[in-house]
Amino acid sequence: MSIALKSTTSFLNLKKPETHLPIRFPSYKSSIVSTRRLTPMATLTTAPTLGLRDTFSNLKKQGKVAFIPYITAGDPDLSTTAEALKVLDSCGSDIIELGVPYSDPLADGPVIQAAATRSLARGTNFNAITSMLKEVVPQLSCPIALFTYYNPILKRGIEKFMSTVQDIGVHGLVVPDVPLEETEVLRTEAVKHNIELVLLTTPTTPSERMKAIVEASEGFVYLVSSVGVTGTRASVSNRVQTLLQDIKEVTTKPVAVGFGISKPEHVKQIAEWGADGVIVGSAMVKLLGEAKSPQEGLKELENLTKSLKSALP
Ligand SMILES: O=P(O)(O)OC[C@@H](O)[C@@H](O)c1c[nH]c2ccccc12
Repeated sequence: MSIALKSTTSFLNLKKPETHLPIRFPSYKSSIVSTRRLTPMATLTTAPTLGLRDTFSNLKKQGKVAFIPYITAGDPDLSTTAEALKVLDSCGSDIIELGVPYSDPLADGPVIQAAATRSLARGTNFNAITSMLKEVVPQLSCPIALFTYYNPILKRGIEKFMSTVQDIGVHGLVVPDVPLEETEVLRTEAVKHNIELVLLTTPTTPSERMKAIVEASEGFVYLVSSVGVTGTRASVSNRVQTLLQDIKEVTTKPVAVGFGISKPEHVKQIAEWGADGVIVGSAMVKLLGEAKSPQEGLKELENLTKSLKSALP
């Protein structure tokens, strides 16, 4: 389902209903104004893990394909998110996408939309997420890619957002609704703060635009497998094979495929088509957010991660 956007289009060609009302931008209730403690340690903090690009190149040398789960921060709560990050890491995830919940997640299907709503209803905000990550990231062996819509970045200020993300040791950033024409500003600040800004290309992205996206993407290229919003699908479209070939004709950068993936046969097929990574979100989010208890959700997350990871080379 997609609705037509009047002005710029983002990677996912997100479209909004025509409206004459100013689009309501939600604001994060920031309980505290986060200020960087300019102690020597804070300025020298560097994450012990490899970045996204180096993670992929290590895996390639071993003939492996990256397993990249996505979960929504604060669903069912932030302490469970902290535990989930450790479970995903210990079960062999190579990169973890952590979503910042947002009230207008245009590219998300019902599962992730519901997760964002639950998380925001609990009062999750950006400062609480970064405080949690400051504690947890040093305990992880795989890098984190923060996943957020564009508006929360703009509201905080791009430079401030990037320096906060760098301070907590996060390596990557995925912003699905930033228009390609506006990525230059984001990229400049991301590079300054040693953050890899991952861009997305879709099955409907024109060839020339795909080449520009691939050229500008850092860390890896996110290939969206199907049109529409996030959410598990019964099968993976065969088009992914040709889309991967088209991208690999124009770049040597790693390409990870997301949208709809939830079963071992899905990840196996995508790896056989030559992907460097597979991204699984809704299937993970559903387990965590809809379990009878956080402990049960974490156990099911562990089981699904192990079964998907074992289907990959
Ligand atoms: O949920 P899926 O169908 O497994 O797709 C991955 C997806 O969840 C994750 O990468 C993601 C979450 N929200 C997004 C919005 C746009 C693009 C990608 C995403």
